[in-house]
Amino acid sequence: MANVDNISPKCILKSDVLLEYILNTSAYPREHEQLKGLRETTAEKYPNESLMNVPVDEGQFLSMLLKLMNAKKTLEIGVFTGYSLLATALALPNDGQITAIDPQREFYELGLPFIKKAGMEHKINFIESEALKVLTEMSNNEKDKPEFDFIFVDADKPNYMKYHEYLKKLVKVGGVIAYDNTLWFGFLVQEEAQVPEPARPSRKALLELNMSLASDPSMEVCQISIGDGVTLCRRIC
Ligand SMILES: C[S@@+](CC[C@H](N)C(=O)[O-])C[C@H]1O[C@@H](n2cnc3c(N)ncnc32)[C@H](O)[C@@H]1O
Repeated sequence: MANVDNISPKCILKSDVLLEYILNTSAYPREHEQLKGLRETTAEKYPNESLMNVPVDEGQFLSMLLKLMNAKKTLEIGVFTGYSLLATALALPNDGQITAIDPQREFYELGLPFIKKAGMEHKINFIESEALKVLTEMSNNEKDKPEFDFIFVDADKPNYMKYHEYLKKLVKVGGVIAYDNTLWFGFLVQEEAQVPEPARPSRKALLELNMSLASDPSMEVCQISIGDGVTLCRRIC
């Protein structure tokens, strides 16, 4: 059961009590056994990093969205121990394919036993690399350029704008790019001087991203206050 001490501070727009209610009523009772195992193992191994995983309600939101879209081919940038990756794999059909990019393989390996136990490994192509390198290669491959139904970005925020330039051509028309952490713990609406220094570069980058997406004519955009904020961009042209 959730209590106010173990709830992700990523969830900034809901009161602790309301979030506790959501988690205990619909999120935790429906969390897949292997997702729960992955989340708990991550929290044990990386007690200071476990909030890197997307929260349970956000995982369920992504899962629902993928199913509604009938997504089959997806890309994930920023895997960590693989909570959103496993949630995605579970939501795709049996012949679904996820390309997952992260330069830190050791994190992915912690989550891998849960992915295997869930029978989802065959859907995942993990690439141990910086995302920009892979995106450049994909974009230059004129003959066999991938077209993704769905792209989830949960990595280095200062590069989101650069990623967007590539991703808007790699997502198919009608497909969706989802950017995580676009509310950045609420720091976006605080004066920079009040924001802890380590959070400032990402704050600046996300302010620019949010402004830029708001006027991007190639995308329909919807910013959602789940978790730490998720911005959905549906390619319209
Ligand atoms: C917030 S975590 C991702 C959490 C994950 N989505 C989940 O639900 O478990 C961010 C991840 O981005 C990765 N990352 C950082 N810089 C990156 C880059 N340049 N390219 C790809 N991944 C990167 C980090 O190694 C880290 O594992």
